[in-house]
Amino acid sequence: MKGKRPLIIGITGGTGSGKSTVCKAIMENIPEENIAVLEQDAYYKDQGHLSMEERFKTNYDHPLAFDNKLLIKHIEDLSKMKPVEKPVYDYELHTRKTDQTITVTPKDIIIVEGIMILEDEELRDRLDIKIYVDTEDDIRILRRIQRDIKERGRTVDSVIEQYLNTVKPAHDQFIEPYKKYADIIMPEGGKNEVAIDIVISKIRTQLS
Ligand SMILES: Nc1ncnc2c1ncn2[C@@H]1O[C@H](COP(=O)(O)OP(=O)(O)O)[C@@H](O)[C@H]1O
Ligand SMILES: Nc1ccn([C@@H]2O[C@H](COP(=O)(O)O)[C@@H](O)[C@H]2O)c(=O)n1
Repeated sequence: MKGKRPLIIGITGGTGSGKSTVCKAIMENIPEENIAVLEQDAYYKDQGHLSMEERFKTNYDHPLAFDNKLLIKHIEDLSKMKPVEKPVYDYELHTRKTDQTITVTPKDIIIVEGIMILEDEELRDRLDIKIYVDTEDDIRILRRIQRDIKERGRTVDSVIEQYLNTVKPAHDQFIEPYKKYADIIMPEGGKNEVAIDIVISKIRTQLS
């Protein structure tokens, strides 16, 4: 890291839109020593003090479910060249792994990736480039069903119920309307080579 302030890139979009895929595509093209990611999901509030029954009732698609204060502090610390301890989230237990963190060291490029990073003004103001991955709702729910069953210990019924009760209404209230703040709207997500190349060029300019 050359000592100047890092370039902070926000990648947002609804669940299953392809945020992580875009992130991965960028990271594959930039040397590891230059780039770090803070996933907003890692900053879901710790719920270790709640029973499993209470954790099932939490709305994970409300801005209050996130500890954005900590996320903002970590962005600021990294900008001041201080390493941070990123929490590790457990989607099956719906809480942070208390015995685990990931040390993130300051890098020239910091990606902040998550569903509600544009909704919070304080967080939004810290992002130099804002990308919204725009994918149709029906594609997103199909991807979500597959992923949540394979990777997050869910059933088809639970994913559909959660989608209708909280995920979809939250998308319409807290995610989609904030698309207007994006600098780049990226249809096709990780498969949009033109848009990804533009972002990579911008990053390379910053690195040189
Ligand atoms: N453009 C795309 N075309 C086809 N499948 C995709 C595309 N983008 C993402 N996927 C797949 O959809 C799923 C969800 O993508 P992901 O990037 O994890 O979404 P998000 O991080 O927004 O929840 C993954 O299995 C991923 O491989
Ligand atoms: N305990 C939790 C925490 C979060 N979720 C869901 O994750 C979605 C955000 O992650 P993406 O990778 O899909 O962007 C969000 O829509 C929450 O509903 C969960 O189900 N359980």
